[in-house]
Order: sequence, then structure tokens, then C-alpha cells
Amino acid sequence: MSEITGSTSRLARGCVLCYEGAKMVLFVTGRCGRDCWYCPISEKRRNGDLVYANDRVVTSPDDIIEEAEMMSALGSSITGGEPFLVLDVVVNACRLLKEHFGPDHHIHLYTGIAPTEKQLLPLRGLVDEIRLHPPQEVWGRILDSPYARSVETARRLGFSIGIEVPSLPGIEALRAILPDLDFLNINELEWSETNAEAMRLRGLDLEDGLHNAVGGAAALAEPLLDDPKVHFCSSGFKDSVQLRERLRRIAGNTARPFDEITEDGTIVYGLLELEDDVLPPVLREHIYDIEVSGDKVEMAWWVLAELKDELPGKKSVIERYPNGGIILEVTPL
Ligand SMILES: C[S@@+](CC[C@H](N)C(=O)[O-])C[C@H]1O[C@@H](n2cnc3c(N)ncnc32)[C@H](O)[C@@H]1O
Ligand code: SF4
Repeated sequence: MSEITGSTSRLARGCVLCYEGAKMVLFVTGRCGRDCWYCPISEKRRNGDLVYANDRVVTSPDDIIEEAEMMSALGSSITGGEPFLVLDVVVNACRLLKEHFGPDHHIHLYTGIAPTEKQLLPLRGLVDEIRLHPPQEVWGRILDSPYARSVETARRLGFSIGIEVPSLPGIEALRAILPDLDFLNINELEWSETNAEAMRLRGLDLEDGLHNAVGGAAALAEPLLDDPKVHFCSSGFKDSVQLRERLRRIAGNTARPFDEITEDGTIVYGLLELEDDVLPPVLREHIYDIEVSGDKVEMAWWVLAELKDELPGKKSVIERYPNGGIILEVTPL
């Protein structure tokens, strides 16, 4: 199955920007009134009230703007938990982003509830696209559910409106509501630390050792893919395209002159750990581009490799996510 299938002409605008890695993910609360057995939210975030912009906790409007600027974001996605539980946080964040980046900064919002007109009105002019996630139990009677009324209300208020759900048994029933939607996005069901137990209980397993995709989940979406409003987003696509493109944007904005940016958007540099904070003569004499912090000296990995025998201390090549992100690999030199 291809990464995103269905006709690209109808691909939601939010998806187009996500494809380019240009969407900042704003996680507004870990609280949620639902308890989906497959919920992938980490223990760390679940039920908490911290706000995250991508992977970073943010505590002020400046933090949010800084994160968006760092990745040259062209849009944001609002998620959680349940964003409607903190509607004021959502309204303030969207207003901030639209005022700072202009009205073209595209914002889509995920929700597990069926929002009413009263709940949707404050988001008018701030959120462009709404993605409803009706519970699996209501898929079979979707047209008689409150979600169908939300679709109608959202459309009347001028939002782009779609449904986004994981690929689970019974998904074919959503065909009934397709004529009323702008799009139906199906996420390949993903395995996470927090839903692993529930997956095992249902006899589900990982598709392969590479991604978090659940075996057999992709095939469930297949019968709906003849409709151009339907798009399938694979787990592999999220890892390989969406994440890589976002990292590349961040790396392009934040890498130091001596950092090498990889194809995957990670950065590679050399780390010298000295026994004291006296800079070795060869580093003082030459005009190498270095960054010194106490007994640690960072430089281009190839400079460190070249000077290896002239330098005291521990030497390694570091690969990590950009902008001080997690370290992926440490290779001793
Ligand atoms: C984690 S939810 C958070 C926002 C909101 N509570 C909701 O459910 O839409 C964001 C998206 O992830 C999808 N999702 C939830 N569990 C998933 C899983 N195990 N695998 C893939 N997608 C999942 C949902 O359908 C939703 O579109
Ligand atoms: S509605 Fe969303 S956040 Fe809430 S439990 Fe379900 S998947 Fe998790």
C-alpha cells in the first residue's frame, strides 16, 4: 500500500503541509473524557495539563512562536487529549499564531467529541479544518449520531470538515457519511507503549520490526480507497516523510556551521571531552570552528577525526535530533 493513497487533489490542506513537515504540533492537554482502548498518548502526557509544541513543553506565547519559527512552520495542528476541554487555551494559541504568522497559517484541530455550534463558534476564523474522531461503536450508525450533526454545523460555519480515525474493524460503515465530508483520513493503527497490552488482549501484533504499524490494520482501509475523499496515512509515512521533513526544516534553521545535516534531518558533529577545561594548543592555534563549554569541545566530526591523535581526552561522533534534541548515536573515535 502506498504512503498516502487516494487522489491528492482532494487531500486536506492540513495533510499537504504535514507532508512537507511544515505543521507544528500543539498538544494542548493530556486530559480527555474518552478512554479509547487504542489511545497512543504516552503515560507522561496523559491526564496532564502541560502544553507541548512538537516535543517541547511551552509555558508562554513566546515559547510557542519560537518553536514555530524554528521549524519555519506554515501551519499548526491542535491535538491532545481533548482540545475542547481547554477551549480558552486553544483560542488564545490560534489567535497568537494567526496574528503572528498571518491568516494563511493553516490550523487544523483534532477532537474526540461531537462539538456543538456553541463550541465551534469561538473557533471561527481561527481554526481552518476540523477532524472528528467518532468512537468505533458509533461508526455503524454514524448518520444518526451527534457527529453527523457536528459535520453539518461545522460546514455551515465555514470550516473544512473531515473525519480522522484509526483503521479498525467496521470502518467501511463510514462510507455512509462520505458525501457530507470534505475528507476521511484513515490512520494505520499504531502500536504504542500505552496500548500494547490492549493490542495483545485482542490478538494483535506488530506488522514488522521496523515501524509501529499493527498487522492487518492497513488492509481494513482498502475497501474505502476507491473514493477520492479517502486518504490512508501509513505508520511508515509518518516516520519516514513527516518526521524527516520536519527535522530537516528545524536543522536548516538551527544547525551550527560545523554541524553536518543528514538526509534524515539529524545533525552530526564531533565531541571532545577533556579532563580539564584547558583547550589543547592545536585547537587554540588553528582557526577551527569550535564551540567550548567547560571541558567539552564540539566541532565538525571530520576535524575531530583528523586531529584525533593530537588531542587528549575522550572523542566521539554524535548524531542527534537538531536543536539539542535526543541523541541517537554515539560512536567513539
Ligand atoms: C491521539 S488523537 C488526539 C486528539 C483527539 N483526542 C482525537 O482522538 O482525535 C489524534 C489522532 O490519532 C488517531 N489515533 C488514535 N489512536 C491511534 C492509534 N492507535 N493509531 C493510529 N492513530 C490513532 C485518532 O483517530 C486521531 O485522529
Ligand atoms: S479521544 Fe483521542 S485522546 Fe481521547 S482517548 Fe481517544 S484517542 Fe485518546
